Amino acid sequence: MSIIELRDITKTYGAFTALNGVNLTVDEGTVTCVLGDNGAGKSTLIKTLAGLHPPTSGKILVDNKPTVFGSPRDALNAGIATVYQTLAVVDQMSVWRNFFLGNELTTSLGLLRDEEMKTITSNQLHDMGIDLPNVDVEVGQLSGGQRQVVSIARAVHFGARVIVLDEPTAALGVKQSGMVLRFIAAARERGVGVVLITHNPHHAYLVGDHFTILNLGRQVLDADRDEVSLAALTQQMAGGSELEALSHELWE
Ligand SMILES: Nc1ncnc2c1ncn2[C@@H]1O[C@H](COP(=O)(O)OP(=O)(O)OP(=O)(O)O)[C@@H](O)[C@H]1O
Repeated sequence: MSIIELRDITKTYGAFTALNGVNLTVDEGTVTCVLGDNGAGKSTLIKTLAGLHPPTSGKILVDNKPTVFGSPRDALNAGIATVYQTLAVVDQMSVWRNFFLGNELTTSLGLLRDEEMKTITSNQLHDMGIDLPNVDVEVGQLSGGQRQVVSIARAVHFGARVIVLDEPTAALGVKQSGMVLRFIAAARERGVGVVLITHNPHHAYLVGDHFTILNLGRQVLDADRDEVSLAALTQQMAGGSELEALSHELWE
């Protein structure tokens, strides 16, 4: 079932059109990849999904009902969690404190239930395939991939139905990217709808069920996995026909 659907979304900034008639459906337990080069409109799409700004025209449906996100809180209440590249984690705090940041478990006297929170954090990460030897370590000591994973696990644990990931592998090496992609697959297995924003078709193709390419605000590809090969995805991302024309020019 689709959790969220964007229909014919357009966003203009003054005379400039950043999104032009974009359609996107996020289903339970699927990974929808949004690809695009710089300036394609990816951040604008994230802001629309996160309730940071309303579209100029078009509809947002949550559970098939037309919805207006007046603020990021509305998007969160609808179960949409956005994990930004600049992660909302506090480097000087432990993994478990970060995990429960803003959602701390306390006793009736207001004391933190430390041990319980540590166990839950550890189990949650373990269940999704990440074993941290110690959830007491500061987040600042984790690798970039582990930090991403903690942020995603936190969103899943606190009930996100859709997680929007903004270039989660952009700053990571091969091994770390692999860890994050494995974690994305684990979130999908739990029925979470994932929107993976990336400019890397190889990463997208490793986990994606559906692919959309944005180019200057327009959707130039919108295809299920069985309708597009990695080669076709890569070629479209690279500008496809433009590249062919360029090589023709070069060798003529
Ligand atoms: N607040 C704004 N006012 C005017 N133009 C904007 C604004 N925000 C974005 N744009 C323009 O909209 C276009 C799409 O920007 P957007 O940030 O969504 O692209 P992107 O795909 O995320 O690119 P990048 O990967 O470089 O961040 C760009 O040309 C950008 O300059």
